[in-house]
Amino acid sequence: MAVFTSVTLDDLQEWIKQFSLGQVSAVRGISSGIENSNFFITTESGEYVLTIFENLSFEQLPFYLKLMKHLASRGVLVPDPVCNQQGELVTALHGKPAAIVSKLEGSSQMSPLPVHCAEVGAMLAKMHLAAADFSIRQKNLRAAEWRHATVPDVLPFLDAEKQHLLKAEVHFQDALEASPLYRGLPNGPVHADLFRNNVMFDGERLTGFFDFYFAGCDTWIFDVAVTVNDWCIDIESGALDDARTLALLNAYHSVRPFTEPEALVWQAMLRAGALRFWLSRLYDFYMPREAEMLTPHDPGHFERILRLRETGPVPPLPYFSA
Ligand SMILES: Nc1ncnc2c1ncn2[C@@H]1O[C@H](COP(=O)(O)OP(=O)(O)OP(=O)(O)O)[C@@H](O)[C@H]1O
Ligand SMILES: N[C@@H](CCO)C(=O)O
Repeated sequence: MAVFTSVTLDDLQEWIKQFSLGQVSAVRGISSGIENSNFFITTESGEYVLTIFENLSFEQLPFYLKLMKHLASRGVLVPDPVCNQQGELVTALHGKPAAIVSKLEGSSQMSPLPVHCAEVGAMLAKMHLAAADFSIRQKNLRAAEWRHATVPDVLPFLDAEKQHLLKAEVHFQDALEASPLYRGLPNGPVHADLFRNNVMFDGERLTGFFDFYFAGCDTWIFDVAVTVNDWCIDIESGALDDARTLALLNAYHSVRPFTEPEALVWQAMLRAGALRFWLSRLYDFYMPREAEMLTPHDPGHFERILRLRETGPVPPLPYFSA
């Protein structure tokens, strides 16, 4: 579990008064997640999620929280952030930025069927369209610049063959990003971390996307690739499952049709998604942060996925030919 900062009921009694939620009667640390400290809190107005941000700053947070508010107001199922009486979404708790958001019903679906993947695909397309006119622009903080800063940190821990794989893939992605094809891809605010554990379901009904704290502006197709690389795979091997992949892609396409350039970069984007998470997992594995209890995710999982996406084949993207 990752509660980096502890919070007691006593800590919250005064702090909560700035929100119009009444008194807090219970606070419970949430035993999953590796980025932030999360708590379920029970107030006189109902149950909410309190997050203390361990890595993001007061300046960075309005992007994520206002994006969630923007999406919630447009009918995309996401946690709705709660403002304090001054209209602020982020306030200090134990000297760190903190926010309260509504609690989603349901639980994560860790063994998805095609029906779940179709729900995720349709909501993802709806989210991309709804976010397109969001006024704040913040780049994806785990994109090229981060890649270049992080690779030198992890290379000394890898054997020669893994070093080669990592360097060659970075080179491939850099070249793609410099191409006119890439610059023509539709883009906007994306979730960028839409794994199984960041979506809630009640049976077959999707109840919400959450954990927007890796969101940023990037290509929509990158977001689809990150999502497919988690929702549509055999978890042991990393191989794509055709039925789930097609269900997710077709449902997305029926809400926001894919374009031909997106179809052309599809396999490369699956590689980009695998590289992004291989690298962050390598970093967290070899350079762990302090936490009460923290089990780093296995980097080998995304190394396998990267190798599989490089060699292919992958199910083709349906697209609308203009
Ligand atoms: N709005 C919400 N409604 C219901 N449950 C939530 C909500 N936000 C977080 N949770 C619960 O808290 C857990 C951890 O949250 P979250 O995934 O945001 O943490 P994190 O530290 O950012 O994790 P990671 O980056 O590893 O996914 C989730 O698995 C979920 O059970
Ligand atoms: N989804 C990420 C964790 C950060 O949210 C991973 O599985 O590596």
